[in-house]
Amino acid sequence: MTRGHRNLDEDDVRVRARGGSRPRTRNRPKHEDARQGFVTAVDRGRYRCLVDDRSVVAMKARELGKGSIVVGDRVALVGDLSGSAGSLARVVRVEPRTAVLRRTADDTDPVERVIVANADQLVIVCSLADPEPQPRFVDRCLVAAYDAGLDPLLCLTKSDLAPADTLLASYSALGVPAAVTRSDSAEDIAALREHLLARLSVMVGSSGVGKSTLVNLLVPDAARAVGHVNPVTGRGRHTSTSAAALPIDGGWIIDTPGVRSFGLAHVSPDDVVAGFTDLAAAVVDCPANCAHTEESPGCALDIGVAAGRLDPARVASLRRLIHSREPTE
Ligand SMILES: Nc1nc2c(ncn2[C@@H]2O[C@H](COP(=O)(O)OP(=O)(O)OP(=O)(O)O)[C@@H](O)[C@H]2O)c(=O)[nH]1
Ligand SMILES: [Zn+2]
Repeated sequence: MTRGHRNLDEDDVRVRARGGSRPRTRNRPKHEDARQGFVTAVDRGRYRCLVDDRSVVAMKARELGKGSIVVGDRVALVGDLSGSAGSLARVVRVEPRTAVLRRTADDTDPVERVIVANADQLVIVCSLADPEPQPRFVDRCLVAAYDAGLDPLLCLTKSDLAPADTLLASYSALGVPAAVTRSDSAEDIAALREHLLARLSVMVGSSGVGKSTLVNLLVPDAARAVGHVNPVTGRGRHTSTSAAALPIDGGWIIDTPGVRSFGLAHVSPDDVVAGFTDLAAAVVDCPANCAHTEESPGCALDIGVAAGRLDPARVASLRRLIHSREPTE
């Protein structure tokens, strides 16, 4: 139906009037004319933000100080919001985050830095072959997801090369949803897409598991979208190791190039257990500071299994996750 003037009824008018008026308070907040934006890419001190449906490049206002701005952040912007070539806006505020994912600390950077904000799903990409699956990596990603309050989704790629049964079985006890894909199956990609609808998903996986292949299949104009991102610095894609968000089905998919693991130093055994309501309910009966491992005397998980209240496979899987936090020698 076309919406000409004749079709306007009273509701339309009221909606419009409300949308057009600004709240007037006596103590006007600083930058009351600031607009809301969503950070889709970060590269060397420049932030690409979606403002309405325009892509705007911004810098951080000096008044913001040292605090980080990351992909997924919702921000307030002032200045030139035209999005035209060479224009530069300013981020004056970062809205409170609902969730954060931290990159692991390493030799080059001893701090666990926030890399993505406000995500609600972690897509853990693991190939069934070439390269061989890395269950410990998947486990660590699961721990990161539960700790950050993200729903995990296991994506098992290259199913044309090896079967998925064993891996699927080792995560089924935890109730982790999974999608199995081969790049030549449109059906598989469509099924994966269903999981991404209207969500802010972060994709993570080791090198070569097929992340770029998936992104290209899921967001066919990704190359264009990424090209859109590049003018942040004018540098080529390959020099950028920052995360970038691509629009998909009312949601976003965020690739995290260069991120090979998440920082888990701050995650306690209880934090891991908190991801599973039934097990979290059981461990309230544990001795103080119980580590909930096989070696923990009096751990309520063992008592629950012995009494037939808890599924041994589920407890074993949980303990595998708890152990995955430990550094490898
Ligand atoms: N047989 C098979 N090969 C695939 C599949 N998906 C991707 N590949 C191949 O696996 C290789 C790596 O794929 P990429 O998509 O570049 O992997 P990536 O995870 O983006 O790798 P990085 O960029 O290093 O992080 C490429 O040669 C792909 O063609 C698949 O479903 N089956
Ligand atoms: Zn315990």
